[in-house]
Amino acid sequence: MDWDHLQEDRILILDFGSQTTQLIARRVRESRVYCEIHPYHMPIESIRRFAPRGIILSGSPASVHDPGAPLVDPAVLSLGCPVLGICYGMQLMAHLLGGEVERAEQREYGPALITVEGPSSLFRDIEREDVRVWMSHGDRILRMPTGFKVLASSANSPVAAMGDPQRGFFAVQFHPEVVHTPCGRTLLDNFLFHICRCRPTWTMKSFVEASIEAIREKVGDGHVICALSGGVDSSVVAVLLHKAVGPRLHCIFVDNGLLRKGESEAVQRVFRDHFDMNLTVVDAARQFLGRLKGVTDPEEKRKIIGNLFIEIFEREAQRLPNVRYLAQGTLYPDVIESVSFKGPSATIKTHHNVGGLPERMDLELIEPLRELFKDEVRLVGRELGLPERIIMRHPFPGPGLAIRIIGEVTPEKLRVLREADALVMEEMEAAGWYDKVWQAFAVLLPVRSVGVMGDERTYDEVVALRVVESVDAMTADWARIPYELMAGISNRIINEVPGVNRVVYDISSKPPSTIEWE
Ligand SMILES: Nc1ncnc2c1ncn2[C@@H]1O[C@H](COP(=O)(O)OP(=O)(O)OP(=O)(O)O)[C@@H](O)[C@H]1O
Ligand SMILES: O=c1[nH]c(=O)c2[nH+]cn([C@@H]3O[C@H](COP(=O)(O)O)[C@@H](O)[C@H]3O)c2[nH]1
Ligand SMILES: NC(=O)CC[C@H](N)C(=O)O
Ligand SMILES: [Mg+2]
Repeated sequence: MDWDHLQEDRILILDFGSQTTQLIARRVRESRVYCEIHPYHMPIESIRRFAPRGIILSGSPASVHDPGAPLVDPAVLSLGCPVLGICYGMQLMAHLLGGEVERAEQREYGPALITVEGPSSLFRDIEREDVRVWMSHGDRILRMPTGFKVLASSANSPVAAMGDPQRGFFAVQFHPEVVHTPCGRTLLDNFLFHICRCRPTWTMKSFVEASIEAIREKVGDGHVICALSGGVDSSVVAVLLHKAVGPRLHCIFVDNGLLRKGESEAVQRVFRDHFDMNLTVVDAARQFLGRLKGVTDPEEKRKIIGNLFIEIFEREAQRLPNVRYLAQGTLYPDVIESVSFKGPSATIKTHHNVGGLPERMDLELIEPLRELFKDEVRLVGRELGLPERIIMRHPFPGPGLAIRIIGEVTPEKLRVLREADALVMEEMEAAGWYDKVWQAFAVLLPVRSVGVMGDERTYDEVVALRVVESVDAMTADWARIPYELMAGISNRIINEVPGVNRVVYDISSKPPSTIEWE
């Protein structure tokens, strides 16, 4: 990215692998200051080009004494801009500037109380005594580098915060970015506004303008393709790209026959008719259903769908003229998962996406949302004038209804589930509950049960209703929706969807369950 297009003051966050680095970014951006997270080894020339008003060094699972501990180029500390070290970031500053770090006798995890020593710009407007903060460390500062003084202390950390105001160096042993540090916001704002002297001018409008400029510069007169699902991420990417390169953007939407009711028509209406984009709709329903015939294993279903999706996409893309770029809706949580220090984790489910494409097709990636969180993406969508229905849409998995039909996927089962799903959406919206939950959907179970309808015996299928609350889909809880809403949904499904005579409510949290059933 070429940052010249960005008029805003910016903060650089160097990541050493802390679990909470992304929260630092959130807090900074909530204060309307632009920031980016980069790995700790970002080359010094790139840092100079980024031209930060200030730098924040994150925490880390490492200790500065570990062999191979992540370090920064010491030149980072002589750029002349203020630096804030958090936890490991503090220990690293001490280590690099001639102080000393030791393994503390007692590790400190969780809440702690600090005492603020004397006035300082970092602790401006913060109480002096018994200030509640969140700690998570095993090492501590034994001796500060010359020029530093103690700004706060706790029972276990005589140096809980330190600073050298002359050089603009500040550091805290606790984590101001987490909600368990109530004064954290004030502290970070003090760093941003009183120490770095940033202006709070970063808005979604400036983000959109800078992204469009940067995309134009990168793409030149090349052509770009985008896999459009109608979900919020790919929709926002498509509109952003369209604003930047107009008719040189080609969107491809695959109707895999596993979509919700009216979805294909809605995508065409919005993107082709309203936004006037080049949109290819590939009708691949028969192909998908053909390959899914007789398949019941969830992972097998997912793999078949993912592979066929790539095949189709590749074929369609090759028909387009001189395409050099692929635009994707990668978000920050996707990035952090793939670059974090965590080891390989178990595959719970194979998520379907177009990740394999760039290598197979020799395309360069454009990922304008890779610094953003989902709620920020929604704000960008609003700024771009996307319809509210798309912006607030619940996530919908790439394999679609296929993983909500337990067992074999057949046209008849798809018909039943599609109808039931549409009723769930309608009732959730009518009750004002759609926007209050993370996801709501119906699952068709491979179970039949006996019922009585109009004095006649029925032996029909069961629909499970799944409604969950979540912030990031990593954990979730079943939503406590009103009984009347459950009753309304159940009634309508049983009365209006032939083939279903029973509805049950899923009361499992994630973990140990997952959100989707397959
Ligand atoms: N039916 C489809 N046609 C074309 N591309 C698709 C389709 N389904 C998924 N994709 C591609 O796979 C990507 C991953 O899907 P994913 O569901 O994670 O994101 P999304 O659909 O953009 O947003 P959301 O998470 O809100 O559903 C999409 O961004 C899109 O590029
Ligand atoms: O794009 C996607 N492709 C997939 O294959 C996929 N599988 C699950 N999901 C969505 O991810 C979130 C977490 O789902 P699970 O708890 O079921 O793993 C939930 O929001 C799910 O809807 C998917 N999204
Ligand atoms: N949260 C952190 O940054 C911890 C830093 C270092 N690993 C320690 O235990 O002190
Ligand atoms: Mg989706």
